[in-house]
Amino acid sequence: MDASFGPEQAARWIAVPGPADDKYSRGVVGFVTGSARYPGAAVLGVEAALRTGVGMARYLGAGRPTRLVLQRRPEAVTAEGRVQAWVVGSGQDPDDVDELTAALRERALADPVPTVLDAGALSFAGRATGTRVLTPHAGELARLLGRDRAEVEADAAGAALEAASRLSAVVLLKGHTTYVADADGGLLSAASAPAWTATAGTGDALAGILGALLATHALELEADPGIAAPLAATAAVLHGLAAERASGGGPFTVLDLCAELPATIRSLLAG
Ligand SMILES: NC(=O)C1=CN([C@@H]2O[C@H](COP(=O)(O)OP(=O)(O)OC[C@H]3O[C@@H](n4cnc5c(N)ncnc54)[C@H](O)[C@@H]3O)[C@@H](O)[C@H]2O)[C@@H](O)CC1
Ligand SMILES: Nc1ncnc2c1ncn2[C@@H]1O[C@H](COP(=O)(O)OP(=O)(O)O)[C@@H](O)[C@H]1O
Repeated sequence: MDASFGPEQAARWIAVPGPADDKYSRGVVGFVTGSARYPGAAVLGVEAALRTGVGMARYLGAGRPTRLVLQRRPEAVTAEGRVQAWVVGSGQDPDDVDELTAALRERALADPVPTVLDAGALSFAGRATGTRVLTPHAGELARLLGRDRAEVEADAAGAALEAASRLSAVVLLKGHTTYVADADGGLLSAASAPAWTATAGTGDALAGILGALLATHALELEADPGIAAPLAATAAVLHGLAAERASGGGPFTVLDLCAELPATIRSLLAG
């Protein structure tokens, strides 16, 4: 039986900065995302994280995605340094990244902080040393489990739970209803997104939102890694509500969704 997770629950998981905060105490999210083949995914993740609210977004990658990230978001920091959470794999094929990106990916996986494993990093989940949150769609989860996509779609919640238990991870399975399963058999579900959300790049934005939420809850996650599951469900709710605002009943682009994140969060905080 899953617990449906909505705006009321999500509002509890937004870190509001206080007068004593600075950019580092708010949290730094690091990205090793994008590639020569998919540079745009790097831009979308960073954009989404900054719009969700974070002390700093640090982007590490090859020249082209780095230039594109900076062009869109000059506030992104492209120098190495400490982070409180990583987002790895969006816009990457597991065996088709340049040497620099592969080395950065290894360093991120070896860093024992919470890590979002998306797209091309899903198959490296076993190597991640921090709390892992996987963000597959049904096709990716089917590959991870060695099943058919149709089988996963027929029992999405069951497949997410199986993967979470097998990989000792939180698994956020994307779809019209998004399921968040944890390794202890906990299951949350969020269904706030319109079907217009099924457009290329929305998953890259979701990974960025989640990275920002993990980074801004670093201390709480250290004390209780179990909160990664409600934080993942919060990311799905924010993403879905921002998509709904961007859509208004029609099509929208991923940057439109990102642009709606601040107003979505304001409205959740206002209750
Ligand atoms: N703007 C960007 O840079 C974007 C990058 N993306 C990245 O693209 C990579 C692949 O993600 P996917 O979600 O496409 O991976 P999938 O596992 O869904 O698909 C893998 C490949 O199978 C093929 N394929 C599968 N179903 C197909 C269909 N019905 N029609 C045509 N071709 C089909 C495509 O060639 C695709 O590249 C990931 O690294 C992802 O992060 C996507 O997020 C889209 C946007
Ligand atoms: N029919 C649908 N209704 C609502 N949301 C959807 C639907 N299909 C996909 N989504 C959402 O769109 C996003 C797609 O992510 P993903 O498949 O990773 O795309 P991409 O890799 O192109 O970024 C996910 O957040 C998913 O939950």
